[in-house]
Formats: sequence, structure tokens, C-alpha cells
Amino acid sequence: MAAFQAASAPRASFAPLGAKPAAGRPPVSQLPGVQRAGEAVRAAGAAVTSEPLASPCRQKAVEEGRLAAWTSIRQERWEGELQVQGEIPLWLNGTYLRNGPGLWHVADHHFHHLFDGYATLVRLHFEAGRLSAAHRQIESEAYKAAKKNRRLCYREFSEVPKADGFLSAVGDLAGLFSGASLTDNANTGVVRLGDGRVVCLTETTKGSIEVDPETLETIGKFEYSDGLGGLIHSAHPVVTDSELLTLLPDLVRPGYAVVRMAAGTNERRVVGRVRCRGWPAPPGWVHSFPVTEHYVVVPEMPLRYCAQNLLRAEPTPLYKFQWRPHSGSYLHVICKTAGTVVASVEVPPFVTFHFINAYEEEDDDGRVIAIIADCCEHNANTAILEKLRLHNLRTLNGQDVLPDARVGRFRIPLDGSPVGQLGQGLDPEEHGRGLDMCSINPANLGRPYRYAYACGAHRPCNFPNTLTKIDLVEKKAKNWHDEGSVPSEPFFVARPGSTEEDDGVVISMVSGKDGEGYALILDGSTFEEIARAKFPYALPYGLHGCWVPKK
Ligand SMILES: CC(=O)/C=C/C=C(C)/C=C/C1=C(C)CCCC1(C)C
Ligand SMILES: CC(/C=C/C=O)=C\C=C\C=O
Ligand SMILES: [Fe+2]
Repeated sequence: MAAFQAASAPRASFAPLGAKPAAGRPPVSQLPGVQRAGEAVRAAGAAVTSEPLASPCRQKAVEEGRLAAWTSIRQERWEGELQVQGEIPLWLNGTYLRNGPGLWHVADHHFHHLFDGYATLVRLHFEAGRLSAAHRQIESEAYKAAKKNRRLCYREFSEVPKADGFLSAVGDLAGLFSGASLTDNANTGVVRLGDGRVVCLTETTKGSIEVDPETLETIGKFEYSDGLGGLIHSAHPVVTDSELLTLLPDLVRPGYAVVRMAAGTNERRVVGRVRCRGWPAPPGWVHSFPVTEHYVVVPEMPLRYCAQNLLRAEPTPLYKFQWRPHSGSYLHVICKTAGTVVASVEVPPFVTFHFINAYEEEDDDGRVIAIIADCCEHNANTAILEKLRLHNLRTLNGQDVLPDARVGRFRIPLDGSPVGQLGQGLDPEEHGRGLDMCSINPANLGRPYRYAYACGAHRPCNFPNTLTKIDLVEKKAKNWHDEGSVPSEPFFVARPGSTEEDDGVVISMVSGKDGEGYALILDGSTFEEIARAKFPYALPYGLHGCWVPKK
């Protein structure tokens, strides 16, 4: 097992806001109704965010400062400069954005699942070695209605509003079936499109919301101008400078459409379609999918959408999903240019949220003979979904209940054989048998690659609590850990002009053990800490990020 590098206690301090505004703009904090750092935490939206804590047990935990990661953000927005400990490389100029569910209650309604929280967008702006930061709630219809009505008004991941709450906000029971009642709470990821627009996303199509990457202001709903419809899509489109690719599951005629949206447009066009092999079972849940240079891989996981559970008011153990191992597990391969299905193989059962990468395997003559696709695989165990309930995250701290996960490596032969293989990229002990929230050097997207960055486990733990750099060639991992803290997805930014795959930095935002939060910069190659900068308030856990290079 690779040695853990123990980080020292956080040392950074907070520079008073207003002293050093972000370059070129008045600080947001000077706008009416906006929290100034150092003031008591009460801001616009305080009616939503300053409810008393739910239970004495939780109160104690928060007082002890253990639960920053799972405690709602206390103010709608903030902006200020952070004091940096260490040195930020001078080449790192641009903005890192991280999205995630940072607000888990409205009035006296407390959400139950990590994925239910209202979206909080966090910003780190790097310029000439300095770092300014901000956060802001995304003004989705779901969030605005909850604030106004002091209740849940739309269907979130695990919860459904009470009929009167929903009817008063949306007005019509038919909304349950038309999609009107589905949330647009864009709390999962954030992407920068090739044309520069920045869009926050979740799994509902209507939850695609454009934001201003500088002010974090919600610009408005990202409207798809095509007539494709579809209420849900993958939360993780694959975005390059020229296009966005995503998957639209079809629950009526079980299958998936692969769609492409060219940069500069709002119009998705169908590249190809594939029918589910598990028919009559509905499509498998598709949170993410991998691509290679020439192909899109469509995963059909035995954890499938479930019509009954979608309509049910009470959450089921697997929420909107059902575990259907007997329906089979499949991977389909679609040619990006022709749109045809070039392979469809049965594979062992698997459970994954996140694919890491995929690439084409060639024989000695350069012919593509197979596709290799890697993912954070939960040993075909759906227990992870229940472990992400807020009660478990808050009360099982320090207990070794995080289910095992590994780098699941699929091999999909392209010779027409009906079966694919599932192995593992390295011994999971290398990353403490926990694994999720991965990134790679984007230059290697769809190509052979060596390094993946992810969150791993330093046990005992109930949630991934390390950052891990995985070397898929040497089959080793190097791990970063700060006792009691919860780091978010490590995000790799390449040094301009770099030629080595790991020449760059890894950015993560850490929810610390003493009720604080800090931005962390690791060297992508050595995986040693090079800088950290403390936020003046507790930072809740967040999910996925993107990089907006300096203009
Ligand atoms: C945060 C995250 O990773 C996933 C969020 C998923 C959401 C909000 C899913 C929402 C859904 C509904 C509200 C009903 C339809 C099904 C489904 C897409 C699961
Ligand atoms: C945070 C998470 C899984 C952690 C498991 O170890 C999954 C998040 C999924 C959505 O983006
Ligand atoms: Fe995700």
C-alpha cells in the first residue's frame, strides 16, 4: 500500500473582504443584500439557510466541527480573496468552478439524501499566483419556489413534494407526468461549452442552467432548440471544444439515443440509437458514459430506472431505480460518424456512477480490435446509494461502512463476440478500497492513458476521504489524506505546453474537520501539496467541476 502523506493542520488565514477585490470588478459583497466576510452569517436567502439544526446529536457534531461537508451553506453568496499558504504556479491562470448540492434544507424541511440539496456553485479564480473565491446558489425554479413557499415544490432525487406543495407551485397534477413537476435543481456538474458558455447540469434535461462564470449569476435556463424532448439525460456529457455528446435514455421504448450538440448551437442531433438488451426491463441508469476517438460506449447497467418508483411518493431503498441483475448487463458501442451499433456485449453485473476514460486497443497492424473502458465500480453493489443518505453521512463518521470500490476495467472485443470482460485496473487496496469522483488529463480523453485522479479511502471511513493518483501502468496509487477532512473530486489542470500526462496541478476543495473549508492544490506529478487557501466559512461537500481558462 502506498504511504499516506499526512497533511499538517490548516494554516491559512482569511484576508478581510473588500481589501483586495477580484481584478476588474467591484466585489459582489458591496452589492445590496450580500454577505460580507466577517459579519455574522446572515444574508439574502437567510430565511432558507438559517434554520435551527435538526437534532441535538447533529447540533453537537456541528459544534464539534466534524460535519462541514454535510452541513448546509449558511449564506446565498460570498466573494473574497483567500490568503494562500504555499505557492500557486504562475502559469495557473483561469477559473475553477465546482458545483454540488450545498443546501439540504428549506424552512423546516430537511432533505434526506446527498443528491437532493440545492445547487451551490463555488469559484476559485487564479491569477498571477493569487486566489480569489466565491460561491453562489443557483437560481433554479426549484430553489426559487422552495424559498418563496418555504417548502419543497418539485420532485428531487429522493423526495417528492406533498401534493398541496406541488399543486400550489405548479398548479396541475398532470405535471407529474409531463415533467413539469421534475426538479431543475442543477446540482451535479458544470461544463464549459466550446463556445465559452458555462452550463450547470443534473439528470433532468430541464435542469440545464446557464451561469456567468465570473459573477456566478444565473443567466437562465439553457433551452435546447431541437424537438428531441426527453425528460432525462446523462448528468455527464462529454464536452470538447467542438461539441457536446450525451445520452438520452428512452423509458417508453427502452433504449438510448446518442446525441451531439455542436459548439455555438443549442441544437442536439441524434447520432444513433440503441435498444436495450435487457428488454422488457427499462434502461439502466446512465449517470455517465465513456467515449473513445471513434466510438461512444453506452452502458446498460442492471440498476435500472423503474416506472413505479418514479411515480411513488415515498422513497424506496433504491429511490427511482431497481436492481435487476437477471435482466443482464451490457455495453453497446456506437460509431460516432455512422451512428451504427458496432458491438453489443454482455458483461458481468456492475454498478458505477462515473466512467473514468476509454480507448481503442489496436493489434500489431494498427487495427482496432477492442475497446477498453474504465470506471469507478462498486463491486456490483448498490449499497453505496443508501450510504449517501445524509443521516448516514452525518452519524457514521469514522465507522468503516464505505462499501468497497475499484477501477473496473471493461474490455469490449470488436470481433463480433457476444461477451465482454470486466477486470480491475489495480489492486483496490492501493486506494483503500474506496473509489469515486475521478478525473484525467483532458488531453487523453478517449485515448490510451496512464493516470487517473479520484477520491479514495483511508479506513475506517463512511465516505471517500483521500485524494488518490492512480498509475494504471505501474498499478500503484499515491494518496493524500488530511485526518477528519472530506476532499471533493480532484480536478486536473495541465500546464500550458506540457508534454507529460501528469504535468500540471490537481485542484480539490476540502471540507475540513474543524468546520472549515480550504482550496487545495497538489502537484499533478509528485502529488505533493503545493498550496492551500482557507475559506472564512465551512465548505459543504460538492461534486463536479470544470476549468475556464483565462480569456
Ligand atoms: C446529484 C446527482 O448526482 C444526481 C442527481 C439526480 C437527480 C436530481 C435525478 C432526478 C430524477 C428525477 C427527479 C425523476 C426522474 C428520474 C431522475 C433522473 C432520477
Ligand atoms: C459522491 C459519490 C460517490 C461516492 C462513493 O464512494 C457519487 C456521486 C455521484 C454524482 O455525481
Ligand atoms: Fe457525477
